[in-house]
Amino acid sequence: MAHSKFHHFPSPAKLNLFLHIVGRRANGYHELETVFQFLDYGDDIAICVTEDSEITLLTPIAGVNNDDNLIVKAAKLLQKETQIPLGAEIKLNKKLPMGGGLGGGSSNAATVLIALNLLWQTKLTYQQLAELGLTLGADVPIFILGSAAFAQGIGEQLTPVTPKEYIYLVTKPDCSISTQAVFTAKELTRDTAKLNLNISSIDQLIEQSHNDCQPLVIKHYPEVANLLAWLVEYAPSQMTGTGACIFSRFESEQEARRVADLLPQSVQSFVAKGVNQSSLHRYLASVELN
Ligand SMILES: C[C@@](CO)(OP(=O)(O)O)[C@H](O)COP(=O)(O)OP(=O)(O)OC[C@H]1O[C@@H](n2ccc(N)nc2=O)[C@H](O)[C@@H]1O
Ligand SMILES: Nc1ncnc2c1ncn2[C@@H]1O[C@H](COP(=O)(O)OP(=O)(O)O)[C@@H](O)[C@H]1O
Repeated sequence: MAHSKFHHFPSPAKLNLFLHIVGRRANGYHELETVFQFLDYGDDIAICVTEDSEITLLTPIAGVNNDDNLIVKAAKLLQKETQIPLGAEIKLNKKLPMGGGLGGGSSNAATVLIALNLLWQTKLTYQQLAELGLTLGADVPIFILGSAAFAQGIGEQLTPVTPKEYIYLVTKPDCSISTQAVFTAKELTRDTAKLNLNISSIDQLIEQSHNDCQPLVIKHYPEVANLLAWLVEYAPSQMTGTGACIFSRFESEQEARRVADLLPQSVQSFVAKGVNQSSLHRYLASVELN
């Protein structure tokens, strides 16, 4: 493998098609039940292996120190775990809104773990990468698995499911919401009954489910409440994760784009398809690295 070459890897977004909070652990973390599905839209990460042990992020994110960037953290974690003497130069083309419940940071970390495990030939299993990744963020394991899944625990107990692949208009209200602030809020309901999963009727289950964070967020963020009220006039719409992004469901791309065109100019949005295989895994299956 030539070491001067940049290899490109997709780093897709996820949606939480619903998000139930079913309990709270002694350490403060919340027990969730959610269905993760990927979007065929996301960031691009380019990686070049180096002979020294430096991990260099050539494209810093404004407002995030490189040492706090999940990309750098993931690379260093794999390096430490495997004692590999190689390093990497990494470039990130960020397209996903940050802190919006689309899991971009966790996805970036998962892409780096999988890509460097290949490029450095460190040969950890996906199970080992998921365990490593979980120490960086609750959503990293789903991006390592790469299949849509029903998740329990803090998001690490994953059962693959295949919900219908709709087209989504994803919008970002003009506010940012801290995951921690949502989870520490007193009014958050934490007692939704656990589901009896029947994977053959997953679409029906999704239809009857909700996001427990949404009422709290709507109450405190008029930007989310107003945008959601506008969107539900056009399509079934719900918040993903702890917010603030909203996904609106359509049968066709044309319909989704028609509504996107009607959005106020100030609202950031994109149209993408919900997919049950992550674009990273689809890409890995289709290419041979050289
Ligand atoms: C709830 C989800 C659903 O996908 O929301 P989004 O972040 O995507 O909106 C995620 O699991 C979030 O995952 P992630 O954003 O990686 O969370 P972490 O960095 O691990 O945790 C951020 C903070 O949220 C709280 N936290 C997180 C996950 C969880 N199950 N219970 C919690 O109480 C903890 O206080 C933690 O300090
Ligand atoms: N590579 C990264 N991409 C995005 N966010 C990152 C990254 N590294 C660290 N972060 C931090 O993680 C926070 C959460 O980002 P993100 O994963 O996009 O949102 P969410 O968890 O709401 O889906 C960001 O606000 C940022 O401070």
